[in-house]
Amino acid sequence: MKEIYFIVNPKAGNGHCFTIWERVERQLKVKKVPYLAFFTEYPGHASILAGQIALKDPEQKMIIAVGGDGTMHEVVNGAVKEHHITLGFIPGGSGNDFSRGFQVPVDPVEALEVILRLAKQTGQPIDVGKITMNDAHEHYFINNMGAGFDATISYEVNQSRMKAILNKLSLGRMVYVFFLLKKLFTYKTSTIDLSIDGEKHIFEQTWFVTVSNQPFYGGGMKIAPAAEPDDGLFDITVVQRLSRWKLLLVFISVFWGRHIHFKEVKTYIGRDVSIRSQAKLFVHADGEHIGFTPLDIHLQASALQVLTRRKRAEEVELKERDSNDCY
Ligand SMILES: Nc1ncnc2c1ncn2[C@@H]1O[C@H](COP(=O)(O)OP(=O)(O)OP(=O)(O)O)[C@@H](O)[C@H]1O
Repeated sequence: MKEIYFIVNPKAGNGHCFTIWERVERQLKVKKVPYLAFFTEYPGHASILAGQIALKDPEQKMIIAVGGDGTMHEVVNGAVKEHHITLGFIPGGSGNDFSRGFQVPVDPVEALEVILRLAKQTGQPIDVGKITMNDAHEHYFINNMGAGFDATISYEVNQSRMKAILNKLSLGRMVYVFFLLKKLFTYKTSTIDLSIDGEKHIFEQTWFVTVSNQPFYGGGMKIAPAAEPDDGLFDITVVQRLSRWKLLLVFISVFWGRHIHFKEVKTYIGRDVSIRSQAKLFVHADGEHIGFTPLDIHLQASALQVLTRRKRAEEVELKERDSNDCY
């Protein structure tokens, strides 16, 4: 088996991830699995740790992120250029959309079981998105990125102290609902110039644009129901020309992936996307704020190896529940 490194964000899930790691570590000791674990100490640290682990020697290695989608996002950014790395994930955050899209069990000990089983085989190659910002900074995403209303809400939620308080009461979702309602009545839609594989589109009164590698975002919303992370294509969603009340309806329907039936929701597929807008729009990648429009996105096909139960027929009959089974 390849060497296993864990990068643990003890602050994910509002500190609950530390307890999750203790459970995982107990199990590693019971099973006598050799491993090395590193704790993140500040935002951005997971990226640095992943880069250092990857560069230590060119041996095949596994890096398992223990945290939320933000932790996985950072690990991806630290390891994406190193081809001898296979990535895995143990859900310890509040959203955990990676687990939904890549069929990782919701329970951390079950997720470890699956990882140890999959680690005996080769990882599956998946696509990643490379975003180039106006200042030439590059960011990679594994789940999805978005510009506009959704990225504004995600930014406000992550800045807010209310998130920590409500998460402690297991009411984490309420903070999204609060900011959704707050911004719903004040947010100004914008004209967006979108180019998809060279084809130009102009959308007026646009609420947001998302570019997805897998279906789930925002803690279980099925924004791109048909997205496949290994098909060499992004699924692009544009929401425009909607009244504020109808937008609310669209948001509710996203949990079941039914929003795509609204005429104001447009969907496309493509590999190269650029987003320009009249006003500077907030931008997120895997739920993390990365800056503002304009930007360009390029799909890097099969750029990463990941441990996933997707398309593993032999995994289907096994007992561990997938993260999405609770929906
Ligand atoms: N030691 C640390 N102290 C403070 N923040 C940290 C630390 N380590 C990592 N972070 C930051 O914590 C943030 C949240 O992490 P993460 O997204 O993994 O958890 P989450 O928000 O609970 O889960 P999700 O994104 O799935 O909702 C990330 O932006 C990351 O940069």
